[in-house]
Amino acid sequence: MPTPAEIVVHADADAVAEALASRLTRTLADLQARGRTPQVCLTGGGIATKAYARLAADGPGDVDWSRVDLWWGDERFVPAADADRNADATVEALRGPLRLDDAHLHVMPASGAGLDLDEAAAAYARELGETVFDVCLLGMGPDGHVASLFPGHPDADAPGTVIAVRSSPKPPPERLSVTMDVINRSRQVWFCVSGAEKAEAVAKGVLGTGPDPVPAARATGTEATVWLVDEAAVADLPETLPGGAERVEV
Ligand SMILES: O=C(O)[C@H](O)[C@@H](O)[C@H](O)[C@H](O)COP(=O)(O)O
Repeated sequence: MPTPAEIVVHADADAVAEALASRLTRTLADLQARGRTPQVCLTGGGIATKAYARLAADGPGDVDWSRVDLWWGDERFVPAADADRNADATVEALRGPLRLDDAHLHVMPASGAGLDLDEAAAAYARELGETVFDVCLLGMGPDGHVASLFPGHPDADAPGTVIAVRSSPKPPPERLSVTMDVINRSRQVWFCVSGAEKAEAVAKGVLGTGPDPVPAARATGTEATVWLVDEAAVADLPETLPGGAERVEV
């Protein structure tokens, strides 16, 4: 079942990143206290990258990060260690400080490693199986894309779980992405978005208006859908929100 959006408004991008890091820490500690092995889907993008730096600086705290499964929502299909990859810098930043266990890291395949794009998508789909993310983090582009599901692109509606994306409007053209079905089976979906250049897309994502809603408008968790945003990013949102959505200023 889709859940109404909770929009949590922070002063600026740094505050959003801080809030994301502390919300994730609390959530993972809580899941582990209940005996669960948390399944988390990470995203690229500026806010998430800042949040990862905060997590690394804070260290493991109450979370046993060696027993957290880390997945990725999308990846640019370029060679391993290419600066364009979403996962590699994140893994490098977090592995030591959080004492990650490689057995729980589910990085999407890189190009040039023996798999073509379709084989790489199929391999990640096998690895993912029926996994349900406890938390799925989503950055969002100014066009309303999430993961590598771009508005107006035929792959945005693809069935299955992991897809090969070709002719991406944002470079590089070849990418891997989980599908909307995988995002929408997540327990919690957390958007992390900042900046005035995202204001229009935030409004479209939260209001979900029009006959052809942007991908962000179709992404929702089964237990919670949370938008961690800054003031600039909500400039186009009306005060009163439809569909039970709630706005909280912090
Ligand atoms: O694969 C990519 O090209 C990026 O990961 C991209 O999808 C990003 O997550 C969003 O564009 C939001 O990025 P920002 O928060 O930095 O704007």
